[in-house]
Amino acid sequence: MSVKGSISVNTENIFPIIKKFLYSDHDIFLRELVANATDATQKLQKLAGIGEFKGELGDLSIRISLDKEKKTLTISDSGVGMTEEEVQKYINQVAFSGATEFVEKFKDIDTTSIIGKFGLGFYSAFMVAEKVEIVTKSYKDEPAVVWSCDGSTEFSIEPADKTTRGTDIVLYINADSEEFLEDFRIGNILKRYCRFMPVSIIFGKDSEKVKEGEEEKTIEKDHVVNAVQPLYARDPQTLKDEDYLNFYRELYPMAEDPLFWIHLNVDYPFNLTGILYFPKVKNDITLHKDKIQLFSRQVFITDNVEDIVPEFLRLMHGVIDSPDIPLNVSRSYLQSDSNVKKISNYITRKVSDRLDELFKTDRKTFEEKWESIGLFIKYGMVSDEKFFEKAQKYCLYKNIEGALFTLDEYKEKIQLNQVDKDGNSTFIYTSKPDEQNMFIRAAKNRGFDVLQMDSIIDNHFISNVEYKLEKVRMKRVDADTVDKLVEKDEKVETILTDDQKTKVSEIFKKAVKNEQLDLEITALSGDELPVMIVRPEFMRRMQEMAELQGGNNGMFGFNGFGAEKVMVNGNHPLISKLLQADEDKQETVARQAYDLALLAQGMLKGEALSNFIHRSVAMVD
Ligand SMILES: Nc1ncnc2c1ncn2[C@@H]1O[C@H](COP(=O)(O)OP(=O)(O)OP(=O)(O)O)[C@@H](O)[C@H]1O
Repeated sequence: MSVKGSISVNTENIFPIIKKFLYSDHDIFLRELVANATDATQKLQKLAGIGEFKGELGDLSIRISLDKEKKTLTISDSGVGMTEEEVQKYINQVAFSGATEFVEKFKDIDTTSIIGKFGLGFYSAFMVAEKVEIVTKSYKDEPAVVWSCDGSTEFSIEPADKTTRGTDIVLYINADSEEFLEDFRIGNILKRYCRFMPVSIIFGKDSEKVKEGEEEKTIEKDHVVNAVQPLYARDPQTLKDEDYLNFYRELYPMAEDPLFWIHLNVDYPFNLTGILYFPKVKNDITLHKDKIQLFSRQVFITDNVEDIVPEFLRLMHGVIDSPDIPLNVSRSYLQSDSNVKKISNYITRKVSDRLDELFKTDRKTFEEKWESIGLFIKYGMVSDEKFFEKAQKYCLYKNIEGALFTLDEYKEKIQLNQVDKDGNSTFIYTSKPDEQNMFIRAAKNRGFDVLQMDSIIDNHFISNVEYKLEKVRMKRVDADTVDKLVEKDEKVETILTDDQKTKVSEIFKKAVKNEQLDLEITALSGDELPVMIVRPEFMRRMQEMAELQGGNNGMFGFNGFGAEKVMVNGNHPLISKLLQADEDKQETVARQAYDLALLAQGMLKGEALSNFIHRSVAMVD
């Protein structure tokens, strides 16, 4: 008997709406249909398991096939199938109401923000097909039926001559979607969405050469798209390093091997499995971001895990699979979802524990990998309070000699020499070891230790550390003259009188032709340079921030160089000589000494540099 009917909905025609909504991501129809086929197959396996189904299970692979002439794409499974009654119920009523609900729910919001867009299920087929047939025979002893619908609200159900158990979904691909008749295109979608689905999926053939006696023959074998038991779903006890590395190479064929990994496996209070890898992070952090793939019961959902994984952990690579992450909801909902929060905390804790363990059990390896791990840890400390607390134990500080210290070790190391008058440990650092060489040398001569803080994250990290750690001050090596880098109470007096100081100041302002020059006569030992240009820490950071936020707006400093201060070493013999020289000589010597200071800061450029060179040549002549 054939049945004709009308799908009862209020909407005039729901399919154009579905098409419009999912315009940006048509590919997912295949995921939905293969996921249904997988469900149907697993249901049958369960029924067999409990003795409800007693027949032969046979080959349970799902097969995807293309017929370019008929312009059809068929998804066939040997799962539970449906009786006519079930088709009525699940396809005409349940699934349709699901699709209607979907459209209702999301009609006012941007669909790109709906993670995974699950829930549309079967009807997403109409995004790419002008007509869909379901040819199905239930595992129960009932006749097969074919359901057919051309994208209007009319459908028909008729008897079918299918004799084997299971379901064939036949899509008559519409003219706009002919790309879905290309093997390559379908192959790629299957690889992306179905690579870990739990039932074998076959698409196309692989040819393989085999030896038959003396002869070599080429045989064709079904091409299986997926790994039915992906590595992350396996028992960690049974896995070796090589397994994890191979899995990584499969996921990211172009990437360098990862540093190490974490196998996540938890059932309570939520269910989550996965493997997260620490990649070798290079200085360009963005390159490494957003490579984590989210699955739900082995079905690929998205590689945008923005709201599930904390910001800094998005540098990690790998796979997480959780049926407990709501998939078809908006982002704001996701952020407040308690499971998502728990998952995010869980992942952070696991990552931190793993780092802690590696640090404690194998500090040598930890140090060897510090360049990469360090970026990651510092990024985490800057962006996540809780992680900051935990990571303090194993975050390392590297000095210019390449030695690595924990916070406590470092404080201890500099305790004698670098604690200021208020009891603050002063961490002296360089952000550009080459350019700041003069200053580093001066600091080292003074017995100070100099940290190397030259990674992209260090700027943020430095302010963060200072803000969060008590009694720690960070000062760049050129922030002040070496005697003031660590502020002490003792004051060294200059040998100059006040009048002489005023005179020196005038000479320099005239020589440099800048009345506004920010100049200070200070008392350094005679073996320091006669003039130095320093960049006070606070002003420099402010300036760097302003630059980050859209260029230097002229608020800081002079000469376009920013917040610099000229320090004249009143105790240097050259300054005493300067006071005694005639006027012409005063100007040349002051200019030369000033240019040397600019040079030491890498600030001598253009005409000033040419003048300096000519002047120097004349001097040695
Ligand atoms: N290949 C199939 N074999 C057997 N039953 C199927 C098959 N495809 C769909 N069905 C039935 O039709 C129902 C509706 O499918 P649909 O994909 O629309 O929603 P769903 O799978 O229940 O949920 P969702 O896709 O939203 O996760 C299924 O629940 C199932 O009962």
